[in-house]
Amino acid sequence: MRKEYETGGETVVALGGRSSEGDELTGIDFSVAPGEFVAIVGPSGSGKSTLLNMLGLLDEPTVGERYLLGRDVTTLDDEAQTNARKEAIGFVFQDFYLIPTLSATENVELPTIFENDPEATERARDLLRRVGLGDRLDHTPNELSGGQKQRVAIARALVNEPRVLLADEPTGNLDQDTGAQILDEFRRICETGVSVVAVTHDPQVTEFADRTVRLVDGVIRDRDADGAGSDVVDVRAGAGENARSESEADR
Ligand SMILES: Nc1ncnc2c1ncn2[C@@H]1O[C@H](COP(=O)(O)OP(=O)(O)OP(=O)(O)O)[C@@H](O)[C@H]1O
Repeated sequence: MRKEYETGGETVVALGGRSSEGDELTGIDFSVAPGEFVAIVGPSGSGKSTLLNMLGLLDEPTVGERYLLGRDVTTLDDEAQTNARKEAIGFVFQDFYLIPTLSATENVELPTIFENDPEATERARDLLRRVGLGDRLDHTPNELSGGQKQRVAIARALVNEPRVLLADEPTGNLDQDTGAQILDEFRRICETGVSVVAVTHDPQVTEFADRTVRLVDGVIRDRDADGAGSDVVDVRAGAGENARSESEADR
């Protein structure tokens, strides 16, 4: 997959590069397996957020293919992509993005607001209990610590039962101990088969991750052993190949 931006008549290559001879444009391949925790690292401007946006179906690649749970989502229209995103992907951010006037339960319920689901409140409460906030259900964000806010944000990301969580600097606003607790939370989530992809500058996260992918100037410079088998989200540089045959995540 390759991503270019056109700004002011110039082309910025955010993801991808050139072959060593310099005569061929290249892209990146990236995929994550069920239950895997992948950390994405790299200097400022190396393409980490762009990659997260591609994995989250928030932006279109310029060239390449994307698969979600084995399904080719490259050519879906906007509405179908939004539905695929809602069904399978949750987001966690450094700044939590909780609504200050809503309780923890209401914040977690928020993504379900248009679904009129009578069980949404109980599901939100269950999720908050799962992340250790059973005694904070009715607190508003300003009555919670940073770590507790991030737990609420994680519970909110889980409310639609996603198969992958995409996290942008999830420990960036937390002290070391609180960051470690949030990582333990992610580990428990991975144990349920949900994949986590976290963009991070935090060495604690890379130590904890199953795999670390380093981006430099839009290109993957090194990586640990590749995730094996079927992948939850998969972006590919090449064109024309059909979707993989069967994905464990489809079951
Ligand atoms: N909407 C956009 N329009 C034009 N260029 C963009 C856009 N978004 C990103 N870029 C460029 O693409 C490159 C990669 O940006 P990206 O935000 O993915 O980097 P990053 O690794 O997340 O950086 P940081 O760690 O600073 O957040 C940068 O050169 C950036 O200037």
